[in-house]
Amino acid sequence: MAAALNSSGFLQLKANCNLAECRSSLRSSASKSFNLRPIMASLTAAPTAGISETFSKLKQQGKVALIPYITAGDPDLSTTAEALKVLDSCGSDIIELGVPYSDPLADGPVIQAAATRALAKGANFDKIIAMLKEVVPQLSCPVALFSYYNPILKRGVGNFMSILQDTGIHGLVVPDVPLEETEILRKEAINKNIELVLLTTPTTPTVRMKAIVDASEGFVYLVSAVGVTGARTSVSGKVQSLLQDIKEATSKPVAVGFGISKPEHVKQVAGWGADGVIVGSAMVKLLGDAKSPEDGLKELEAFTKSLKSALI
Ligand SMILES: O=P(O)(O)OC[C@@H](O)[C@@H](O)c1c[nH]c2ccccc12
Repeated sequence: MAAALNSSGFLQLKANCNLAECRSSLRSSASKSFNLRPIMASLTAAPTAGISETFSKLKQQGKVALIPYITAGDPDLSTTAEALKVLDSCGSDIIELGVPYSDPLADGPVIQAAATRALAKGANFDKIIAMLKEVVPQLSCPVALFSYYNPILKRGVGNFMSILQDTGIHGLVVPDVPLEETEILRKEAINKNIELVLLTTPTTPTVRMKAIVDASEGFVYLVSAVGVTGARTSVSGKVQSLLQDIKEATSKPVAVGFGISKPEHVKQVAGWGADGVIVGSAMVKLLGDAKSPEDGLKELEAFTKSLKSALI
């Protein structure tokens, strides 16, 4: 399908030609003074690989996934849009983006404060989706949305999943959905090609852990420590045996989160056999504590590069 600007400046798509022609006709049109970059990005960017596919590629390369988490809307949505691009360009393999929620039970003080700030600034699901519709086509890595269960139920599970699919979101993590209720989420997620990631913890009984890893899509999220999210001074050595137990139960990739906040933590967890390492609070703190959004983005870039280099 060839695309070109007609005399009135509208993008005209002609039928039956391939994407290469479309790209070249867009490029020739882009020479005119129209800002086609967002359109170019969405048409010329290859569709981003999903979460499972990303892990498969990394496994073939013998690499471990770097998975940052940030809270959408903190300090504001335009900074979140830039932060996603910074994280992507610094080598993040998957990005977890949290939808701020008024009752984030599983979150520690850093992410709770970020959610409070974001909500106070007016961030909500619809505005986050609008921002993502602009930004996702510009990213090379997949995004997994992080949402508590109640907002999903309120919007309707099927409707929620359709919105994610339309936005190009690949994954979903719902930290507080009881395993017994994941079937509803899972069915709709599979229908809309969304990978529903489930979490297992150090205190999850083996039988239940096996049910969780069987039902989890994309990867299994191994919570490294009991309690809430938040940077720790060290990562529990128990993670090594927990990883072994899970890897005996499944061949699915396992990513470890909670407390990981330094390059040495990242290196240690990767050395224990994790397929991915998740870093949240340390990232969120940089953005939230910075003197300005620009400073926060600069610190985020430097920090992400330091973590990435620990994985190479
Ligand atoms: O913040 P930490 O300790 O680096 O942990 C990752 C965590 O932030 C992210 O994966 C996450 C954010 N909110 C959550 C709620 C439950 C489980 C996990 C999360």
